[in-house]
Amino acid sequence: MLLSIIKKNNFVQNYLKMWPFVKPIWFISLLSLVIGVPIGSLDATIALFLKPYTDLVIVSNNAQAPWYLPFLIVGFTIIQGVLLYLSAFLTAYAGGKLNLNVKEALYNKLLSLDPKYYDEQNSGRILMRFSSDADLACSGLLSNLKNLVTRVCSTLSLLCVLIYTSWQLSIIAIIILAITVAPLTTVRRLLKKIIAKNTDVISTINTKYNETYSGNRTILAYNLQDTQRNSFIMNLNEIFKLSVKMVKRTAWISPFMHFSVSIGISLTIAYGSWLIVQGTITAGDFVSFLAALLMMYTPLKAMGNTIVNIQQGFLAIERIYDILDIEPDIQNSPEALKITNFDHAIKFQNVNFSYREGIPVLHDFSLEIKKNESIALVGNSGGGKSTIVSLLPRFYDIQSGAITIDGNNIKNIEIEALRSQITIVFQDNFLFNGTIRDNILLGKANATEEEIRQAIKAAYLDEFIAELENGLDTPIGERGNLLSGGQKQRVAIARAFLRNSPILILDEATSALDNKSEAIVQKAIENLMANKTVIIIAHRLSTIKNVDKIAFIQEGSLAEFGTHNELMNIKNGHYKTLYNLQFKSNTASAYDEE
Ligand SMILES: Nc1ncnc2c1ncn2[C@@H]1O[C@H](COP(=O)(O)OP(=O)(O)OP(=O)(O)O)[C@@H](O)[C@H]1O
Repeated sequence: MLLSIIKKNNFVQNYLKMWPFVKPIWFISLLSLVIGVPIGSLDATIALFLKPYTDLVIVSNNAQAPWYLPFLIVGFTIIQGVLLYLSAFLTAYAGGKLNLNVKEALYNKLLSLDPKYYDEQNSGRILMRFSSDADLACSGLLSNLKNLVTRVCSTLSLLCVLIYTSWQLSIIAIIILAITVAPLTTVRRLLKKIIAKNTDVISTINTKYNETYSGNRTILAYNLQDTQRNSFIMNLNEIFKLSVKMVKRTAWISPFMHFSVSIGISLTIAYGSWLIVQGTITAGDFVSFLAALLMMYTPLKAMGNTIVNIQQGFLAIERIYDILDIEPDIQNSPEALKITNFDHAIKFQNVNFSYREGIPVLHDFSLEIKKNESIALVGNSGGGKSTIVSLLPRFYDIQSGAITIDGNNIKNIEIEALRSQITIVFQDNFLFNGTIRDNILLGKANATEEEIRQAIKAAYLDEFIAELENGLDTPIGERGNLLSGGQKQRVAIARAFLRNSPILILDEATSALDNKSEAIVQKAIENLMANKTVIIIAHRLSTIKNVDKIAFIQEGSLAEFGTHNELMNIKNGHYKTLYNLQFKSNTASAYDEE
């Protein structure tokens, strides 16, 4: 029965799932919670001491007996203070460690997810779910749980004082207590939807910040400030409305509790006075009872907020587990091969692929690329060229057919080994914040100075670097913002040189450059292509004049395949048409110049 409740309850399930993270620090976490017991319980001592004090001093006029009481109260308060300090330290330590462990697991997950996941997400959502949720779920949750333990213990110990001093009055207090805390059980339901919506809007706002940073030039160039501002204000208003809604739904809890406690106090005073007159309880009992009841109000009232915060923490855990439970589609097969070289050929055999169900991108696509051959993929925009090259390193898995390297299906090759055989140079290569050296070394972390020198020379970067005051150690800014397009491209080419893998993919590597930059990057690329098996995607046919063969891709299929001359001999062929279109105005074509 209990097991089935646990199994059905997401909240319990998710909390149990946190165990692997809590395990290494379970003792400190437990201590940080347990310490709340004496802190809360010590509240009762003050109320308890009021009984002898009232009965002996105020009622019986006996000044001698309870002289020690003020000292005890101060003594207990000091103990409570020390415990509070310890508790704050332990909670921060355990919460911090927990946070660290969860963030590490989340980041590992982020690194392991397929491009498909990134296709469907936005940066704000990732920032929010991978960072803020971990804070909420770890440090926030632990300190709120500790507060809850303290407050529950304080309430329970004061309840003991109530029962000890007068069981008759306690019945009223317990009934009022039950009514007071009842609404707290609905908080989770009241908040869940609002918090989920709030998380979405905050993610959108984070994305907007990110876009304003990355897209600032486009915003300036297109005078998009008003558009951006308006949609940002719309998101802010949405957040405002949600926070008002959240307050509307939960803010009544506190005054309700206040009201029910005040009814309790009124009833206690009325009934207590009658009990004193009857001689059932002493004046000391009554004062002690009333003090305990009043003291109970503070932790009870605060418990409302604590429970709201704990629910937010638990909801954050649920969201974290939504992510941790994602299994990447692309994984190593159990007996994956660790290939270390590439010797014969890459084959695409009757490949069918679609990003989304029902929208095919490649149909029955077949192509063979022999070792040290260079092949250009050309064709109309949207035909599937970039898709073809992204299938080779298994960024996506195909639905049917096979892609093989030296006869081994890439699905049976260890992903890391497969990818280490391939280097990709994109149109817009991502450079990381750091120096030129940092970025080049990503190709081979342990490269020698001589290897770096050769790579920058082959990438035609040597002259540029020689002019820089800090040479290779010059910072290039986030995404390489401090470099020109051509320089960025050459840093990426130097990085590819160091990687030195046998298969090279060039995905429109020069198409974003002007003619002058293109010429030098083209020379660097020609150096990079030497002794490699190369697949080039090119829009401008002038950049593929040295390739061995050309594959014309038309709507996801291989329409034509052969050398330049073979394709030019196909009457009304796709390639010939494209070629004539591009070189129509040129008296001498790129090929004719040879
Ligand atoms: N990540 C993706 N998710 C969904 N659809 C995609 C994705 N990437 C590309 N597509 C779609 O797949 C089709 C082929 O795109 P692909 O980028 O491979 O073509 P391409 O020939 O390289 O085009 P271009 O020459 O313009 O770069 C297009 O219809 C495109 O919209």
